Amino acid sequence: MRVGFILLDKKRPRVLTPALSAAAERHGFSLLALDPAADPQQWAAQGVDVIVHKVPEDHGLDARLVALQAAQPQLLLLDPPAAVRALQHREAMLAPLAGQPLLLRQSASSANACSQQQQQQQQQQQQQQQQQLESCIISVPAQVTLLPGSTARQAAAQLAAAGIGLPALLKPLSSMPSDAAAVGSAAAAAAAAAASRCSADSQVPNATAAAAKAAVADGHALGVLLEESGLQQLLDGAVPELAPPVVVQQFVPHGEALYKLYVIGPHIVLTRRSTLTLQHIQQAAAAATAAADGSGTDAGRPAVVLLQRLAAHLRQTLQLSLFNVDIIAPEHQQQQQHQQQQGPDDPAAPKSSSSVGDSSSSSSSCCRRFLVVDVNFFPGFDKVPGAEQLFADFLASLGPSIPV
Ligand SMILES: Nc1ncnc2c1ncn2[C@@H]1O[C@H](COP(=O)(O)OP(=O)(O)OP(=O)(O)O)[C@@H](O)[C@H]1O
Ligand SMILES: O=P(O)(O)O[C@H]1[C@H](OP(=O)(O)O)[C@@H](OP(=O)(O)O)[C@@H](O)[C@@H](O)[C@@H]1OP(=O)(O)O
Ligand SMILES: [Mg+2]
Repeated sequence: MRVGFILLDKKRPRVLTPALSAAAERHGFSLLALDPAADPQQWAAQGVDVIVHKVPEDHGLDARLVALQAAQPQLLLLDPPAAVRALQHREAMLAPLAGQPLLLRQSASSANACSQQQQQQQQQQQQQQQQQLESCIISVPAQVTLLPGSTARQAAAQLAAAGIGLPALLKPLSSMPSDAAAVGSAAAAAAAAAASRCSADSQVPNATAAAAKAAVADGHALGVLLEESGLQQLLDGAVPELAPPVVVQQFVPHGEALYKLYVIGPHIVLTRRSTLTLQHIQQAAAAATAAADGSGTDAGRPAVVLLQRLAAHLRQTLQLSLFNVDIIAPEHQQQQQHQQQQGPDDPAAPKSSSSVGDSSSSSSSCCRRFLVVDVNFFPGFDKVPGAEQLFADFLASLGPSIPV
């Protein structure tokens, strides 16, 4: 089996690492880099069975991949180009969890425990407590998209209708803004930040002002709407990389941990990172010193079996096999007993009052709550211990081992 990779120059060496090559060799398949600018016949001539691709801007790549697959139906594309592109839209990426939060239970036995009438009351209470720990609801923060031409009044009404309070985060609707949109934007972003109404900053809390500008220029703009008056600036295009269409998403205080769930086919890896805290956004442009490795207590880590179910749900609904998911655990969660007994993986969790996600951290629920705030296609696995081996295992599972 031969696995071809279509990647930008900056990413190629981080994917085709010695560790991945060694793992592939152990499995008996080979890796090769394919030229993103080549035509389908050239790729076909290299005898690939699987193509892994990530090129943020299309430039006709998707059509060439689809053409190759039409000519060579046994070829496997990781992942389907249409599904990859859909993920670049910040409404589409959260859609599988937006309308209907996902209720996950760790085991069927815990779901049935309370129906056993012979059990003593104390035993039942213990089981209910255990069930709270073992179950969780996964949803997304409330968000709206402000379209070009909206007035500040209309925008404020949209936020109110969705139950979004301030502070709120501002994210480009496309998670892959064009380079052109970012050019020259850092100065405007800094000016807006100084105004302290609508501030733009890096998504990472440990950024210095300079690093924040670099991150913005790289296409991952993140703004903070602190006051309603900032809406006018936003709609006026004061921060070009956050010009409409822009997503306004409820900022949800979640302590100091961000969980990144890496999905590699059937395999998952969870890592913990430092994150954006309320204190950070109140000091929007100030340099902070949080550790980038996400050191700290890890009591809030979601259970592995629940993460596996979340991953399976997203793999199916997004039609992707290689991605990661950013997860936060809202603070001040109410640990209330759910009134209804529902089966495992029952998605009939309480719907939020907003049509586009969960606007508060206080909805009634039986169990812990987590919010998915971002999904990214084929992120850097090289930073994740053990991920390259899992990636090779997954690739090996896709086809017969043909001697290289
Ligand atoms: N709704 C939210 N409430 C609180 N914090 C959030 C929220 N959304 C995002 N964050 C924080 O901001 C960070 C950046 O947000 P997000 O992941 O959406 O941006 P991105 O540009 O897509 O980043 P990435 O580089 O991961 O693709 C998150 O990792 C998290 O720390
Ligand atoms: O480069 P990194 O390792 O930081 O990986 C980042 C990846 O960049 P890369 O694809 O060029 O590697 C980003 O992809 P684009 O949106 O920019 O396409 C995005 O997926 C981030 O979420 C990843 O960060 P992580 O979630 O893993 O922290
Ligand atoms: Mg992202």
